[in-house]
Amino acid sequence: MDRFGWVPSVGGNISVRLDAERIAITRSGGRKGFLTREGVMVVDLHGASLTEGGRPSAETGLHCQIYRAFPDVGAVLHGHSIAATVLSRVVEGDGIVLSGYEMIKAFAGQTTHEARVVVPLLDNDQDIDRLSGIVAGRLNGPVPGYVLRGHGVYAWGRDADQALMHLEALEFLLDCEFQARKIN
Ligand SMILES: CSCCC(=O)C(=O)COP(=O)(O)O
Ligand SMILES: [Zn+2]
Repeated sequence: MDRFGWVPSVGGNISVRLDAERIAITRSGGRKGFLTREGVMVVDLHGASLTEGGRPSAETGLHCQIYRAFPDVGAVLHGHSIAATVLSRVVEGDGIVLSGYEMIKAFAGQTTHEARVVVPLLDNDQDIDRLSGIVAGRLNGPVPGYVLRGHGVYAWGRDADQALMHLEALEFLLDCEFQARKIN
């Protein structure tokens, strides 16, 4: 994620499921491109810390919500790419429509570039409990991720490899839309 420029400064957060009740998640405020073991702590599926000292990601609630909603999800990634940040501020409404891109097939169930998939787009909110309540109603689509307006992308998968593969596909598609709008 750092190599692609998706976790600038202290932006972004990363988690993996350890077992049915615990996740490992990055601490709040760390530079995720320079992550060490000390930069990670353990919380339960409701975000309560199981590690002494320090504070888990300020967005832990959004990670926990995805793990609670999808028992087969093993990793959640969140980044702050320029494409997602800028595009989400110019797209109106509650979704970013993607169609005609071969890369759509990176998402399970998509067999043709002619498909029309909508990436959920939600207004950013500093109240993570309130935001996760709103996100909850938008998790049933074909895209394993969503975009927070002016903020960044969340993506997930059965393990860290698949979550990164999904994030790469999503970021690629958002960047295509971003570049296309620049040309237009
Ligand atoms: C300048 S980044 C602001 C917070 C944020 O959006 C983020 O992704 C990082 O927050 P964390 O608490 O996980 O470090
Ligand atoms: Zn963020």
